[in-house]
Amino acid sequence: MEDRMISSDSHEEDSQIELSLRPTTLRQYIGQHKAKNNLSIFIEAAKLRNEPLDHVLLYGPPGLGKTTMASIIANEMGVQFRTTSGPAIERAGDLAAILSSLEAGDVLFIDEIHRLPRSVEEILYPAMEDFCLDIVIGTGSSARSVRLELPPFTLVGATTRAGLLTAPLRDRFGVLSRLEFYDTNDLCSIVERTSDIFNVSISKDAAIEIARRSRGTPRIANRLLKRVRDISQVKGETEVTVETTKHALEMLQVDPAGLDHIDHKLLLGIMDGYNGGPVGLDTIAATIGEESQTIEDVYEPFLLQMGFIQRTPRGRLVTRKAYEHFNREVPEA
Ligand SMILES: Nc1ncnc2c1ncn2[C@@H]1O[C@H](COP(=O)(O)OP(=O)(O)OP(=O)(O)O)[C@@H](O)[C@H]1O
Ligand SMILES: [Mg+2]
Repeated sequence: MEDRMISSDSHEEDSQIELSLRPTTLRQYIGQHKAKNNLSIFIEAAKLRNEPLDHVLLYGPPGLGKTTMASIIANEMGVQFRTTSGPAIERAGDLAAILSSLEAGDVLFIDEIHRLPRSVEEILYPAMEDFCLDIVIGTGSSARSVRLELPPFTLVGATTRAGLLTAPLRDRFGVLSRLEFYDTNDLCSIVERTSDIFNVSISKDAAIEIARRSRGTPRIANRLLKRVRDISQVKGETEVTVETTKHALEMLQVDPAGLDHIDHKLLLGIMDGYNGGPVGLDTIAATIGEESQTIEDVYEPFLLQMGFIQRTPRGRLVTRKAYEHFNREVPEA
């Protein structure tokens, strides 16, 4: 994947800063009203019954706050937060070891849960359903299966697309919660909250400008703010102004709708190479040199949400709105 300023990937983030930006309670968690309201009721009910919370699946595009929400769930339940990820668990024994070290009520967070190997996933079924582990001891004719009791726990899974999960796994989650792109208001509040944490003052207009160009994604809003702050500080400003913000975002090649050079490459690639489409995902991926999976998980959701592209049975289609965004004539059908 090409490096991009507005990538919603988290790998290069300074983990210490990242941690300080994470809200720790539902109250501090901005936006996502539907998910938040539902979860707060389920959490309250579970606490009243003195039971662990039902298993929760959080899904939605990268950078919308799934990991943050998972840690808030543990915090609100007043239990330990244990984390791992699908690709990190290679063998059934790895997961068995994690599960058997849990304490009653703990939240076990499995990020990228759709990437769990199948053999590992099968261990999860009885663990989620009956809080037990079926393990096979020995080999050949002396092999026997033993059942181990586990303390009741809550599994919180995160994935960019719920459709990537196998049906038996998906069915074992009691709560399915979809995180949506944030609106400009909520993103603006996030930018202001982050500025406070950074001890940087920012004008309302500047915060709105960053919010508008953040592709509905808090992680991108925070990242753009950091770069804009750098430029503002170098200019010796005491408050981040909207002029500096616009100038900085232009330098960073983030356009007024929040699109960057990869979005441009994708949209212009379909316009120029395929007369606006429809064109198959794999074809366009090969044309612009990105992986189909990355386009589908990372770039496309926002372009779909904004109405710049459409998914049709025959492939991706660039819309009139996209042509207008680039000040181009819409081609005749
Ligand atoms: N509702 C929110 N309010 C304030 N800040 C938020 C909110 N949601 C996310 N953030 C911030 O955005 C950043 C990204 O969030 P997080 O890491 O939870 O996303 P994610 O959905 O887990 O992403 P990925 O799919 O890449 O793992 C965090 O640093 C967090 O501080
Ligand atoms: Mg995450």
